[in-house]
Amino acid sequence: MPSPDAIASTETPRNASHKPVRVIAVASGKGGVGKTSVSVNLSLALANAGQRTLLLDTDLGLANVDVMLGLSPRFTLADVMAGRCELADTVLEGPGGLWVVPSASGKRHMAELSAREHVGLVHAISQLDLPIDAMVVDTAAGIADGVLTFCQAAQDVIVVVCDEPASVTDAYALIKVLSRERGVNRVQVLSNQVAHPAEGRQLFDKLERVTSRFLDVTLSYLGAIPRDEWLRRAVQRQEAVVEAFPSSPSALAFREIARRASQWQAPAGPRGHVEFFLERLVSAPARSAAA
Ligand SMILES: Nc1ncnc2c1ncn2[C@@H]1O[C@H](COP(=O)(O)OP(=O)(O)OP(=O)(O)O)[C@@H](O)[C@H]1O
Repeated sequence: MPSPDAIASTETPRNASHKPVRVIAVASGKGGVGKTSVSVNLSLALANAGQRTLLLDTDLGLANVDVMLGLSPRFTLADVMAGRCELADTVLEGPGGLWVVPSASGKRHMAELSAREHVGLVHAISQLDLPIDAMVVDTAAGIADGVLTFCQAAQDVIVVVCDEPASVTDAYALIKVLSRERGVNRVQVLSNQVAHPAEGRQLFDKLERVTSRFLDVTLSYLGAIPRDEWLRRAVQRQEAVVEAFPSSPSALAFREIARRASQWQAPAGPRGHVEFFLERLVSAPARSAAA
């Protein structure tokens, strides 16, 4: 089985000629809070706003981005790891021109990749020759090495919380490990399935109180997505709510979140650790200086 390191090293860095990519990881600690719903709808809202976007499913053992979007992948990341195809063969075109790299479901060995293989995957993805402006990374639940590496390699991390005690404690656990072990020092908090806007803010305040006492990390409140029956219906139809029901409350909220995310300050340069699309970041200043 070729390692992702090997895959990365055999591909030519053609993508160095593309511009830097805004990379946003979506994580939560606890499962079932709405991470994949957020990843799918945020990436589509970005695509609809004119940003060429790639949605990467890194829930390596229990992937469901393709299911949520009603896509039928011919190849997944499991096939890449098994040497059955190239990474580029997995790229699907979804609604709104969104590109999707699907992962595999029910393949236990995918959930048990080594730390080196996770880093290799980051490098391999970074070699993809796609003219993208943004990439949204859907991560697995929990705080396993893969989740931490994919969050660390992104420029921004959105932590999704909902109004359940375990969601808040697991979000804190995730932020703690990201901050202490991976040097992540800024996190965006998105409250999901809220009954009213104030609830979203209260969830953020709860999390902020503990993080500011114990951790060296800056939390920002990104906003809230309402609990929305239209979103549930869209999930049943295997469509994103921003496409299926664009004027529903959750679709409006996702568009606003995408608008805010587009305004985030990009890092000025490499941060000295594993990072998606590092080459494009490094080559950008030289190109603009030459222009
Ligand atoms: N804002 C919302 N309003 C109503 N229902 C929602 C909302 N967000 C998520 N859900 C429901 O919660 C279910 C779980 O969401 P989702 O699969 O996105 O969670 P997840 O965090 O990715 O789960 P896991 O990590 O366990 O795979 C969805 O099927 C959807 O029906």
